[in-house]
Amino acid sequence: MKVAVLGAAGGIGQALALLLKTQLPAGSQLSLYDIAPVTPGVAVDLSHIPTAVEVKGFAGEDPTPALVGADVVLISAGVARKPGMDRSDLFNINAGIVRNLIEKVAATCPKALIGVITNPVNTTVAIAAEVLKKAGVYDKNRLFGVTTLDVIRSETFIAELKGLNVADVKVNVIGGHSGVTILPLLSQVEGVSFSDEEVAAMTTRIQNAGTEVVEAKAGGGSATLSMGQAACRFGLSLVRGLQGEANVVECAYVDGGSEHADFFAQPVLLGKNGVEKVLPYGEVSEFEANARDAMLDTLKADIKLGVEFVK
Ligand SMILES: NC(=O)C1=CN([C@@H]2O[C@H](COP(=O)(O)OP(=O)(O)OC[C@H]3O[C@@H](n4cnc5c(N)ncnc54)[C@H](O)[C@@H]3O)[C@@H](O)[C@H]2O)C=CC1
Ligand SMILES: O=C([O-])CC(=O)C(=O)O
Repeated sequence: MKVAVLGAAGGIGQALALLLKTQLPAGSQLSLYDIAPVTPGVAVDLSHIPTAVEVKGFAGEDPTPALVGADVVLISAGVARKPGMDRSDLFNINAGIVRNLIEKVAATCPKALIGVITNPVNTTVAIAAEVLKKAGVYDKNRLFGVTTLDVIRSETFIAELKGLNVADVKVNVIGGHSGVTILPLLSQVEGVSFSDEEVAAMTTRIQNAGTEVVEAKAGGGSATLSMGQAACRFGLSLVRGLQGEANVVECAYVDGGSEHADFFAQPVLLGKNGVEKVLPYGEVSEFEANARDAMLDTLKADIKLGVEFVK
């Protein structure tokens, strides 16, 4: 199994690479790419960790050498938010970065499963889809917006609030990955109940958790370590699906035939071809149904921006 990380010298990329070096199945290859010249050094550094995962690092303008034979490509290349910015403020720089990288993925490893981390995810995934379509290699089952950070934050915050063992908390987060488009389905969390006030406060906290980190880092970037963990969890799930493991389910932002929008985050069953099946997200409360319906104009506009960027 070969996993490529694009943006590997960055805050997320280095954390993710470390976790993958220690957690990928024995015999895997980890391929690191970034425009930053330090990237081969990051790979040398990681290669001294005694696990049966081979690491190679590539820098420069062309990601192609890193992508040859990749089964999974995780993309965190791009700029991150500073206080006062919205994720959509990253579009001007990151749209072009994602477009150029996906063109290389399409040419070099068109069958790879692609996980897009770079923000604004609601839009960059639509860009990736359009680029893959132009290249004639689009497979909706192989492209994912990585929304796992919203899931792990929900697990953490709910366990804290309710005094639960966090390992037992499971929660679906649907929609997209910014502000009101992030919708945790708190009504479905087993073994707990929330008051209306708790639902409102918890939903807002999860929706604003990225901003919480951006403000706490005070100009030094956005979530990197928790995102590294989230991307590692998602990447390992992709690998487990590719290896034929049964019942691997993650929420992700996919082109899954949703009635709500062309891309929508919801639970998906992962398998040897990426998305094996898009799963229903189940019953929702009235609060959640209203929040879902209210997000759709924003989500659709984010998607349209991505489609138009490529056209
Ligand atoms: N999906 C999600 O839940 C989350 C997404 N993010 C997003 O992930 C992205 C990366 O964040 P960080 O790692 O904190 O940023 P960072 O600035 O620490 O790292 C970004 C890396 O991308 C590299 N890069 C820039 N242009 C490139 C190109 N054309 N090819 C290859 N590499 C290139 C830079 O050299 C840098 O090493 C941001 O857009 C951020 O908003 C961050 C947190 C959560
Ligand atoms: O908020 C940001 O800019 C980074 C991000 O997507 C998150 O932490 O969820």
